[in-house]
Amino acid sequence: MKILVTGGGTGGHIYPALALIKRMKAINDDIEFLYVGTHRGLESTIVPNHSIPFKALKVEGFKRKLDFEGLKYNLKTIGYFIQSIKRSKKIIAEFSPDAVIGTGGYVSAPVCYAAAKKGIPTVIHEQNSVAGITNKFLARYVSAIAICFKDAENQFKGQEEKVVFTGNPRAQEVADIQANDSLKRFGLDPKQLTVLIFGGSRGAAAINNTVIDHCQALVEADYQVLFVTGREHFEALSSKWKDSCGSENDQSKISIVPYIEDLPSVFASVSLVVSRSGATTLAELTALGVPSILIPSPNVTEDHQTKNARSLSEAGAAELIREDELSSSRFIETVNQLMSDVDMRNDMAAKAKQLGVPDASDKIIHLLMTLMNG
Ligand SMILES: CC(=O)N[C@H]1[C@@H](OP(=O)(O)OP(=O)(O)OC[C@H]2O[C@@H](n3ccc(=O)[nH]c3=O)[C@H](O)[C@@H]2O)O[C@H](CO)[C@@H](O)[C@@H]1O
Repeated sequence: MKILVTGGGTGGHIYPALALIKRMKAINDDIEFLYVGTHRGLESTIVPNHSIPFKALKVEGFKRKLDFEGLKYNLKTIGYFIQSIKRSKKIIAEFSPDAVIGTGGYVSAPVCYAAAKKGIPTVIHEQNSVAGITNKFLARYVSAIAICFKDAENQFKGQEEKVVFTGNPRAQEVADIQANDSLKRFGLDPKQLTVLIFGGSRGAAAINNTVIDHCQALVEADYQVLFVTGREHFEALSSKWKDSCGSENDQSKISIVPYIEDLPSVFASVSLVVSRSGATTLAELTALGVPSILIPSPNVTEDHQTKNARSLSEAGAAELIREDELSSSRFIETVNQLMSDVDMRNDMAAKAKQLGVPDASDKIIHLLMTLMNG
């Protein structure tokens, strides 16, 4: 069997694709995979590192601002799109896949479009509660639309019958991770209560600055703090911390790092997570049943992170704090309140777990098999 996978840009589109491939390989090691991404996206390094055959297309996104420059840019983008459909057709003819799955990002548009037009069973995966522009465009051509939030159900006008709730493959990949001693790697004690604070795969300046603003309270708190700044922010943050809060080396309860490779194994070992509300992070937190404080990024398409976060907060699985509330004392009060109330945390953890989809990959595989068997 041959499966073509496409999707890219940010970690939020790539990690679900890799998790699905991993699960399919575990079930049947003979399946052949080909991943089609872009030269420039994170996928061009991450995917070959996983020993998955990789081909790249040149694709760009559209500019939303339609001034002269924007229009010129968009014309070029249309040109790339037409070229990439031709190249996708060639790749598909050579590889001859039995099915295609697209996990979002611009690159999945030409590949899924070309595959669907050839009559190959094609599934798109929408991680967010608000559908992305690429998936909205592809909806009418593909065979099925796999979603992760019930809210996304009504966003594919006229194509509702193709929508299937599957969840995010990252949920299945991480669901069985148990609490472990991964905190030791950061100089922290795995037996102590710990809050993990991070701002998505690239870090978030607003969250980082809030941590600095409250560093004295965090230093004096009776719990440990693992603070992940994001690679780009680390140097500036470390020196800010030294200037305003003293050396973190003298504070064995606080650890500041740029990035953590196996973050879900840390999720399983902390008492509370404070983070942005990117879709893949939420799939991991709910699969594991981790209580969280979510601070949605206000800078994303159609405010989708607020809608992602509401799915958890309205179910009692998370506290939602808006970015514009960060200047008030709400941040530190909420962290302190939750860190001092184990019953509340346990209740949130149980409610989070109810939202988790620990068999998400299997649901997608079942969908693909059904489509392939006609
Ligand atoms: C700013 C932006 O446009 N963000 C979008 C992007 O987020 P982003 O790429 O941040 O995606 P998510 O929050 O969904 O996922 C982040 C992934 O990175 C991992 N991780 C993060 C930090 C770290 O130190 N180590 C680590 O491994 C997390 O465990 C998770 O697997 O794609 C998501 C999925 O489409 C969207 O919902 C987000 O709105």
